[in-house]
Amino acid sequence: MSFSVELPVDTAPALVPATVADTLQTLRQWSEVGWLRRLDSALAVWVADLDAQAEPALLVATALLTHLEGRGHTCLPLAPLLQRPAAVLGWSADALSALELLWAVLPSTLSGWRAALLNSPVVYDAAGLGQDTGQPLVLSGAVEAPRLYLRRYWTYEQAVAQQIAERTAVPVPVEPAMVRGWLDRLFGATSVGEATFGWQKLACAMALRGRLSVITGGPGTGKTYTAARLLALLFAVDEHPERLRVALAAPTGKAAARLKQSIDAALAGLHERLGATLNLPMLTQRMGPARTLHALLGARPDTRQFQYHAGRLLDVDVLIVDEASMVHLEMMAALLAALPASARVIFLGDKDQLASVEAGAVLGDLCRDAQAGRYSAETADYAQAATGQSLPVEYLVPSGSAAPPLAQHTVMLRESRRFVGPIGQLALAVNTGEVAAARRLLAHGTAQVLWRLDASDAGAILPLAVQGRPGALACYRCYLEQLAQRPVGGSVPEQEDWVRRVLAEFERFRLLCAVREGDWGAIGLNRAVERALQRAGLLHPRGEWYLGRPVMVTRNDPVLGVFNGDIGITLPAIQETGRAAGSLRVYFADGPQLRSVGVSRLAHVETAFAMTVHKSQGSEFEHTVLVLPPQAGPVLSRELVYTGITRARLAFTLVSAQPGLLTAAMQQRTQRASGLQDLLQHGWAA
Ligand SMILES: Nc1ncnc2c1ncn2[C@@H]1O[C@H](COP(=O)(O)OP(=O)(O)OP(=O)(O)O)[C@@H](O)[C@H]1O
Repeated sequence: MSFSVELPVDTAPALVPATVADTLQTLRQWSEVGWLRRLDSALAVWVADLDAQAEPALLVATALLTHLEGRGHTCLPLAPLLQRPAAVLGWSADALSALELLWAVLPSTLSGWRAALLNSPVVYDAAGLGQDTGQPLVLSGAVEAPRLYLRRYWTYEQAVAQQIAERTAVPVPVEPAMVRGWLDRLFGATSVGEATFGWQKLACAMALRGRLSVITGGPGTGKTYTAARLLALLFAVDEHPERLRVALAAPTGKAAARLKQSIDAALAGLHERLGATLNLPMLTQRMGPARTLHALLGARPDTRQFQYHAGRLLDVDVLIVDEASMVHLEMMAALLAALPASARVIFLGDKDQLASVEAGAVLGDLCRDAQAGRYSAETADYAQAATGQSLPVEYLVPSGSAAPPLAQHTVMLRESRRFVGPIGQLALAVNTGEVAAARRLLAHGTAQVLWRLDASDAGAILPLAVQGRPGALACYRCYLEQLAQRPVGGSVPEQEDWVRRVLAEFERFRLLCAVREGDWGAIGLNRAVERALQRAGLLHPRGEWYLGRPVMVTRNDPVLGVFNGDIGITLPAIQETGRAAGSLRVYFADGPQLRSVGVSRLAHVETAFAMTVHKSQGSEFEHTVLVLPPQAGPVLSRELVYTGITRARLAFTLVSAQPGLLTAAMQQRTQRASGLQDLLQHGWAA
């Protein structure tokens, strides 16, 4: 263990614990100063209540475990914690100094920690000979790499790993020559000697012979384009296409609506090209609307249980899940459990984006080998026969090495069709950690597409929100000017068109924050933008609900039909011509469809001028502003900046509160502790 920081005596709680009571007292103090959450120290107290003999190491491990779980990790990896506590915990120097004091009276070796944990009846030894009596904590993993879990997350990880192993163990038999014929029709024939390898064709060919597959790639690499062709292929080769049950889903309503629009448009284009060769209109009809994963599984109010589960399976043969990077571990476990063994699931997503808000980094874990490929000779033979091209040798496992089963069902698309200009170059530079290139692109403000604003005061951001900037005029003025053109007394269709226009204008611009709290966070900026728009005479806030208030739903409510992440605008209820103006309702768009809910029924919403980068996943805006706050804490990561940049369609502005923040963020990679990769590699029953 290496602690290089000096102990600041005046700030760190100085108590050195030797007993259970002292340890609990120290953990409580850490909660009071904000190093831990109250919940974290309370859970240590709970463990001490369950086990009167609990060793201090167990109590500390429990508090750190739940602390990490609250930050998206699924487990506490003990070896890295002992070797590099700063990297694992991401704590301040003060907190690390206090931890160092505590460490001095805890076991100094990994085996000492294992023994301290396994001595307790509250810990189940999953890797050893322990008896499973439903203990609340689980110690899993190899002796040299033990991981401590809350049982819930251990169970989810086991279930996900088992499902993936079962679904990828044996390829579904297919006739490669027939696949090739269809791929040539759907994508165009591969010409002899074609230089670039057709990853999109390969993705379709791979998904056809798997019950679970992953298509990953950056923005605009053609994930949805490929998924539409995969659906057409599945439809073409199915014995009873008229019975094929196809479902589309995504973690948020917006992402689901976008998926449906893109797939419909791609299938319509294909239909024009292929004519009556395939009955694609029937396929489009069979798909129905895209749904959120919560809606697909049948979320029920006030419970984590879904209507569909292992005992009542989803009625589906093919399921496409978009924006899979946002799917958290618990949702993934629920989804795979509810999927019939014979069904195919295809995950689409960008592995380099931020992981889900909730615990787990499932897509990242699944895509461990995506960049390298790691295809077997058998996969290479199939790829050659099904696509007419040879897989480049650098993507094959060296002969004699084992090829991971999941890798044989994973394809990374590598060429972006949409993200080719300065925004794409910046995204690539950030994603590959090329700090100098990223700074150069931003400094030159390439054709005003990219823009950098160094601001010591958050107030400097407001003009961007009110009037945009040179080269990027999309801002909140646009939707408010549209709002002012309300067709009072217009017909219902006219009013609906106006609502759609207001919603579309609002979607042109967004402020994205790294954090929620503070002047530079979403909460502070929401208030500041509201006031700035009021000062500009564009908005007239009165009370909590006012005309034009944009809101984001923060909790799923299946009864109301609103889901976490949905964004709507407060507008007068649409009325038949001649009737008095209605009460305020929040309008949401699902593609061309409108939904609305009375404001008094929406309890879990927040204003949405500014939102966190996390919440923006699955959305794109014409002009996106990313705000980097003054303190480069652990949230400021390469993934966060990459995700923010890739939300921008035509223009991107980076606001940095201090010099060096972009560099610091790009140098910080998010590493979520999880056992999923280990389980997939070494067997799920570990
Ligand atoms: N092989 C191709 N030939 C021609 N056009 C393509 C091809 N692949 C993708 N495109 C086009 O490139 C654009 C981006 O494709 P698509 O939307 O499928 O990418 P994506 O990876 O799903 O993007 P996002 O991550 O933003 O969802 C679309 O206009 C699509 O029609």
